[in-house]
Amino acid sequence: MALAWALPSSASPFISSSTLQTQKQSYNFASSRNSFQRFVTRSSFSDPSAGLLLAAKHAVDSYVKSGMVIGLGSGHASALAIQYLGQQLRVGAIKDVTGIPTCVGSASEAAKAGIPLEQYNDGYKIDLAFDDADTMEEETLAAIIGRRKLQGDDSIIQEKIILEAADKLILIIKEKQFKSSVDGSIPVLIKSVNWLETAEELDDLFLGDAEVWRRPAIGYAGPLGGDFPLVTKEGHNILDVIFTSPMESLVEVAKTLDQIDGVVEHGVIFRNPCTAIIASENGLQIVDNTIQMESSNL
Ligand SMILES: O=C(CO)[C@H](O)[C@H](O)COP(=O)(O)O
Repeated sequence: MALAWALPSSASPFISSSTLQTQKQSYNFASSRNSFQRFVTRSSFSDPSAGLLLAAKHAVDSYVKSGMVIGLGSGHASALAIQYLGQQLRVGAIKDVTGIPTCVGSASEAAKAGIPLEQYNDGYKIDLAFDDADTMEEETLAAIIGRRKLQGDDSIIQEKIILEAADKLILIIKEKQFKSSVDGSIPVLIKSVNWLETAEELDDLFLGDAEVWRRPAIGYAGPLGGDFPLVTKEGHNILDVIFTSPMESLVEVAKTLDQIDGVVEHGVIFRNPCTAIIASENGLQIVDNTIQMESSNL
């Protein structure tokens, strides 16, 4: 891996930047060639959520332009970005934006912020989408979403469709969730018919690395999901595949999940182009990935 660091001449006293280029190659999930740019904004916050607010503002100020159609994600930072976007529309700094909410929470935040909304339809052009990520793999920017409790009509399927349809994806994340190897749970949507077979297959596949629990609608989770398993609006169950030790490659795990009969969707998102805005108490770090889809000459 080659690292090069450079300070931009236009940077504020609090901004430094670097360029990092990996030497991996070819478009497969395990060894995709990424190039990253990092910009670090430094300052210290006494309020821990100040970093997320700065990240939210950065997402809007740096990437949202007048006339854009924007996928509006969920989570604390996305809510702050939606509120700030509403403010920018009210003062006329940004005009003619249409929001496409990915879930009930972002729709309600956007309605309160006065952002004009539309429902996503197949083939709709989305210029940009932003969302919170639960955790993210440093090297690939592959992320996990959907660990939260679903509300109302929330759908991980719908959420991923919008995030994947966007020309550009911005994911906002806290520094402690940005990891060289990620662990914890991946929500996996499965067909409810024969769900136990799918759960057992997943259990066997990740034996020793992960526990497989069916998500309950109420009450406690457990391997068998209790008496009241959650049924999504599309009629699926959710398995939380909980990795008790760090995964070697989140992208490889996602690929494995994609191949399992009975798995409908999962909470791993891996997009190009994607920008991660990483918030810490010291400021922001911005990481862009650009994956060269064509094979090349390494
Ligand atoms: O699915 C998600 C985003 O689509 C995340 O799980 C969730 O919204 C994260 O929220 P927070 O950053 O507030 O913990």
